[in-house]
Amino acid sequence: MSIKFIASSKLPTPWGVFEMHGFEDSETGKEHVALTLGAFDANSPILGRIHSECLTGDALFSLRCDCGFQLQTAMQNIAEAGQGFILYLRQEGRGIGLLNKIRAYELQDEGANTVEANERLGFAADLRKYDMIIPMMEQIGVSKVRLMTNNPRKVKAMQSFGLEVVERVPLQVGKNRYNEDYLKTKSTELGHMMSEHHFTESSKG
Ligand SMILES: Nc1nc2c(ncn2[C@@H]2O[C@H](COP(=O)(O)OP(=O)(O)OP(=O)(O)O)[C@@H](O)[C@H]2O)c(=O)[nH]1
Ligand SMILES: [Zn+2]
Repeated sequence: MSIKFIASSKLPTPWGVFEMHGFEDSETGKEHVALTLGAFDANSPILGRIHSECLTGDALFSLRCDCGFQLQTAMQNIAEAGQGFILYLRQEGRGIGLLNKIRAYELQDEGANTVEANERLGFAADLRKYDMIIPMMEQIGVSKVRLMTNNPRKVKAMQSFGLEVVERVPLQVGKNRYNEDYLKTKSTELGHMMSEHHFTESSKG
Protein backbone atom coordinates (compact mmCIF):
# COMPACT_ATOMS: atom_id res chain seq x y z
CA MET A 1 0.00 0.00 0.00
CA SER A 2 1.17 3.48 -0.81
CA ILE A 3 -0.71 5.99 1.30
CA LYS A 4 1.28 9.01 2.40
CA PHE A 5 0.19 11.72 4.82
CA ILE A 6 0.75 15.11 3.20
CA ALA A 7 -0.55 17.98 5.37
CA SER A 8 -3.14 19.13 7.94
CA SER A 9 -5.15 22.32 8.24
CA LYS A 10 -8.26 23.66 9.91
CA LEU A 11 -11.66 23.15 8.25
CA PRO A 12 -14.38 25.40 9.68
CA THR A 13 -17.87 23.99 9.00
CA PRO A 14 -21.40 24.85 10.12
CA TRP A 15 -20.99 22.16 12.81
CA GLY A 16 -17.60 23.11 14.18
CA VAL A 17 -13.97 23.68 13.30
CA PHE A 18 -12.54 20.33 12.20
CA GLU A 19 -8.92 19.48 11.46
CA MET A 20 -8.47 18.24 7.89
CA HIS A 21 -5.71 15.76 7.07
CA GLY A 22 -4.77 15.05 3.44
CA PHE A 23 -3.38 11.77 2.14
CA GLU A 24 -2.03 10.72 -1.23
CA ASP A 25 -2.27 7.25 -2.69
CA SER A 26 0.61 7.13 -5.12
CA GLU A 27 -0.60 3.86 -6.64
CA THR A 28 -4.07 5.09 -7.66
CA GLY A 29 -3.48 8.85 -7.68
CA LYS A 30 -6.45 9.25 -5.29
CA GLU A 31 -6.40 11.96 -2.65
CA HIS A 32 -8.18 10.93 0.56
CA VAL A 33 -9.16 13.15 3.48
CA ALA A 34 -9.63 12.61 7.21
CA LEU A 35 -11.55 15.10 9.34
CA THR A 36 -11.06 15.09 13.09
CA LEU A 37 -12.63 17.02 15.92
CA GLY A 38 -11.36 17.14 19.49
CA ALA A 39 -8.46 15.41 21.21
CA PHE A 40 -8.43 11.59 21.19
CA ASP A 41 -7.58 9.37 24.12
CA ALA A 42 -6.15 6.14 22.73
CA ASN A 43 -8.10 4.03 25.25
CA SER A 44 -11.60 5.35 24.69
CA PRO A 45 -13.74 4.60 21.63
CA ILE A 46 -14.15 7.49 19.21
CA LEU A 47 -17.31 8.24 17.22
CA GLY A 48 -16.52 8.09 13.52
CA ARG A 49 -17.59 7.45 9.96
CA ILE A 50 -16.01 5.98 6.86
CA HIS A 51 -17.67 7.80 3.97
CA SER A 52 -17.20 7.01 0.29
CA GLU A 53 -17.24 9.91 -2.12
CA CYS A 54 -20.58 10.75 -3.71
CA LEU A 55 -20.19 13.97 -5.69
CA THR A 56 -23.87 14.01 -6.57
CA GLY A 57 -25.11 13.54 -3.00
CA ASP A 58 -22.35 15.21 -1.00
CA ALA A 59 -21.87 18.31 -3.17
CA LEU A 60 -24.76 18.58 -5.65
CA PHE A 61 -27.68 17.96 -3.25
CA SER A 62 -28.91 14.84 -5.08
CA LEU A 63 -31.93 13.10 -3.60
CA ARG A 64 -31.18 9.84 -5.45
CA CYS A 65 -29.23 8.53 -2.48
CA ASP A 66 -28.73 9.18 1.24
CA CYS A 67 -25.02 10.09 1.15
CA GLY A 68 -25.19 13.85 1.69
CA PHE A 69 -27.65 13.46 4.55
CA GLN A 70 -25.47 10.84 6.19
CA LEU A 71 -22.37 13.01 5.87
CA GLN A 72 -24.07 16.04 7.42
CA THR A 73 -25.64 14.00 10.22
CA ALA A 74 -22.28 12.39 10.97
CA MET A 75 -20.63 15.81 11.23
CA GLN A 76 -23.42 17.05 13.46
CA ASN A 77 -23.23 13.96 15.70
CA ILE A 78 -19.47 14.40 16.03
CA ALA A 79 -19.88 18.06 16.92
CA GLU A 80 -22.47 17.14 19.57
CA ALA A 81 -20.18 14.45 21.00
CA GLY A 82 -17.33 16.99 21.07
CA GLN A 83 -14.98 14.59 19.32
CA GLY A 84 -14.86 12.24 16.37
CA PHE A 85 -13.57 11.59 12.87
CA ILE A 86 -14.64 11.13 9.27
CA LEU A 87 -12.54 9.33 6.67
CA TYR A 88 -13.64 10.69 3.29
CA LEU A 89 -12.56 8.09 0.76
CA ARG A 90 -12.37 8.94 -2.92
CA GLN A 91 -14.07 5.83 -4.20
CA GLU A 92 -16.94 7.43 -6.06
CA GLY A 93 -19.87 5.27 -7.12
CA ARG A 94 -18.95 2.33 -4.90
CA GLY A 95 -15.64 2.26 -6.74
CA ILE A 96 -16.77 2.52 -10.38
CA GLY A 97 -16.08 6.26 -10.70
CA LEU A 98 -18.33 9.24 -11.45
CA LEU A 99 -18.89 8.70 -15.16
CA ASN A 100 -19.78 5.04 -14.73
CA LYS A 101 -22.11 6.06 -11.90
CA ILE A 102 -23.88 8.40 -14.32
CA ARG A 103 -24.10 5.48 -16.78
CA ALA A 104 -25.57 3.38 -13.95
CA TYR A 105 -28.06 6.15 -13.12
CA GLU A 106 -29.09 6.20 -16.79
CA LEU A 107 -29.92 2.49 -16.56
CA GLN A 108 -31.73 3.12 -13.27
CA ASP A 109 -33.79 5.83 -14.98
CA GLU A 110 -34.89 3.05 -17.32
CA GLY A 111 -35.91 0.74 -14.47
CA ALA A 112 -32.82 -1.19 -13.32
CA ASN A 113 -32.01 -1.20 -9.61
CA THR A 114 -28.63 -0.03 -8.33
CA VAL A 115 -27.14 -3.55 -8.32
CA GLU A 116 -28.52 -4.58 -11.73
CA ALA A 117 -27.23 -1.34 -13.25
CA ASN A 118 -23.68 -2.02 -12.03
CA GLU A 119 -23.83 -5.58 -13.29
CA ARG A 120 -25.14 -4.58 -16.72
CA LEU A 121 -22.12 -2.31 -17.03
CA GLY A 122 -19.85 -5.24 -16.21
CA PHE A 123 -19.03 -4.27 -12.61
CA ALA A 124 -19.61 -6.03 -9.32
CA ALA A 125 -22.24 -4.40 -7.12
CA ASP A 126 -19.59 -2.94 -4.80
CA LEU A 127 -15.94 -2.61 -5.85
CA ARG A 128 -14.73 -0.75 -2.78
CA LYS A 129 -11.70 -1.70 -0.73
CA TYR A 130 -10.91 -0.20 2.61
CA ASP A 131 -7.22 -0.90 3.18
CA MET A 132 -6.30 2.79 2.85
CA ILE A 133 -7.93 3.36 6.22
CA ILE A 134 -5.10 1.53 8.02
CA PRO A 135 -2.49 4.32 7.64
CA MET A 136 -5.19 6.98 7.91
CA MET A 137 -6.41 5.66 11.27
CA GLU A 138 -2.83 5.35 12.44
CA GLN A 139 -2.11 8.96 11.50
CA ILE A 140 -5.15 10.33 13.36
CA GLY A 141 -4.44 8.07 16.34
CA VAL A 142 -7.69 6.10 16.57
CA SER A 143 -8.03 2.33 17.03
CA LYS A 144 -11.33 1.95 18.92
CA VAL A 145 -14.41 3.17 17.13
CA ARG A 146 -18.12 3.75 17.47
CA LEU A 147 -18.84 3.49 13.76
CA MET A 148 -21.73 5.37 12.19
CA THR A 149 -22.89 3.10 9.36
CA ASN A 150 -25.56 0.69 8.21
CA ASN A 151 -23.07 -1.23 6.08
CA PRO A 152 -21.80 -4.48 7.62
CA ARG A 153 -18.91 -4.59 5.11
CA LYS A 154 -17.37 -1.51 6.70
CA VAL A 155 -17.56 -3.05 10.16
CA LYS A 156 -15.97 -6.28 8.89
CA ALA A 157 -13.24 -4.38 7.03
CA MET A 158 -12.29 -2.43 10.16
CA GLN A 159 -12.24 -5.57 12.29
CA SER A 160 -10.12 -7.39 9.73
CA PHE A 161 -7.53 -4.62 10.06
CA GLY A 162 -7.36 -5.11 13.84
CA LEU A 163 -9.41 -2.01 14.62
CA GLU A 164 -11.98 -2.41 17.37
CA VAL A 165 -15.57 -1.54 16.45
CA VAL A 166 -16.98 -1.13 19.94
CA GLU A 167 -20.41 -0.16 18.63
CA ARG A 168 -22.22 0.29 15.32
CA VAL A 169 -24.25 3.48 15.39
CA PRO A 170 -27.09 3.38 12.81
CA LEU A 171 -27.17 6.31 10.39
CA GLN A 172 -30.57 6.19 8.74
CA VAL A 173 -31.41 9.64 7.45
CA GLY A 174 -32.50 11.32 4.25
CA LYS A 175 -35.16 8.95 2.99
CA ASN A 176 -37.32 10.57 0.31
CA ARG A 177 -39.46 9.58 -2.65
CA TYR A 178 -36.48 9.60 -5.04
CA ASN A 179 -34.29 7.24 -3.01
CA GLU A 180 -36.86 4.93 -1.44
CA ASP A 181 -36.22 2.09 -3.92
CA TYR A 182 -32.46 2.63 -3.74
CA LEU A 183 -32.51 2.31 0.05
CA LYS A 184 -34.67 -0.80 -0.21
CA THR A 185 -32.19 -2.39 -2.63
CA LYS A 186 -29.28 -1.49 -0.31
CA SER A 187 -31.05 -3.34 2.44
CA THR A 188 -32.23 -6.40 0.47
CA GLU A 189 -29.27 -6.89 -1.89
CA LEU A 190 -26.26 -5.17 -0.35
CA GLY A 191 -26.91 -6.25 3.24
CA HIS A 192 -27.36 -2.82 4.80
CA MET A 193 -28.96 -2.92 8.22
CA MET A 194 -31.97 -0.65 7.99
CA SER A 195 -35.22 -0.56 9.85
CA GLU A 196 -38.27 1.33 8.75
CA HIS A 197 -38.38 2.87 12.20
CA HIS A 198 -35.06 4.63 11.78
CA PHE A 199 -35.61 6.01 8.30
CA THR A 200 -37.03 9.31 9.40
CA GLU A 201 -34.95 9.89 12.50
CA SER A 202 -31.45 11.23 12.58
CA SER A 203 -29.22 8.87 14.53
CA LYS A 204 -27.63 10.45 17.52
CA GLY A 205 -24.20 9.34 18.56
N1 LIG B 1 -22.56 2.49 -8.53
C1 LIG B 1 -23.40 3.23 -7.79
N2 LIG B 1 -22.91 3.90 -6.74
C2 LIG B 1 -23.78 4.62 -6.00
C3 LIG B 1 -25.14 4.71 -6.30
N3 LIG B 1 -25.72 5.51 -5.37
C4 LIG B 1 -24.74 5.90 -4.52
N4 LIG B 1 -23.56 5.36 -4.90
C5 LIG B 1 -22.26 5.40 -4.24
O1 LIG B 1 -22.36 4.59 -3.09
C6 LIG B 1 -21.40 5.00 -2.13
C7 LIG B 1 -22.10 5.14 -0.78
O2 LIG B 1 -21.14 5.11 0.15
P1 LIG B 1 -21.29 5.38 1.70
O3 LIG B 1 -22.02 6.66 1.93
O4 LIG B 1 -19.94 5.22 2.26
O5 LIG B 1 -22.28 4.35 2.24
P2 LIG B 1 -22.71 2.89 2.25
O6 LIG B 1 -21.73 1.90 1.75
O7 LIG B 1 -24.02 2.92 1.57
O8 LIG B 1 -22.89 2.57 3.80
P3 LIG B 1 -23.36 3.47 4.99
O9 LIG B 1 -22.16 3.61 5.86
O10 LIG B 1 -24.43 2.71 5.66
O11 LIG B 1 -23.83 4.75 4.43
C8 LIG B 1 -20.79 6.28 -2.67
O12 LIG B 1 -19.53 5.98 -3.24
C9 LIG B 1 -21.79 6.73 -3.74
O13 LIG B 1 -21.19 7.46 -4.79
C10 LIG B 1 -25.63 3.99 -7.43
O14 LIG B 1 -26.83 3.96 -7.74
N5 LIG B 1 -24.71 3.28 -8.14
ZN1 LIG C 1 -24.77 9.11 -2.88
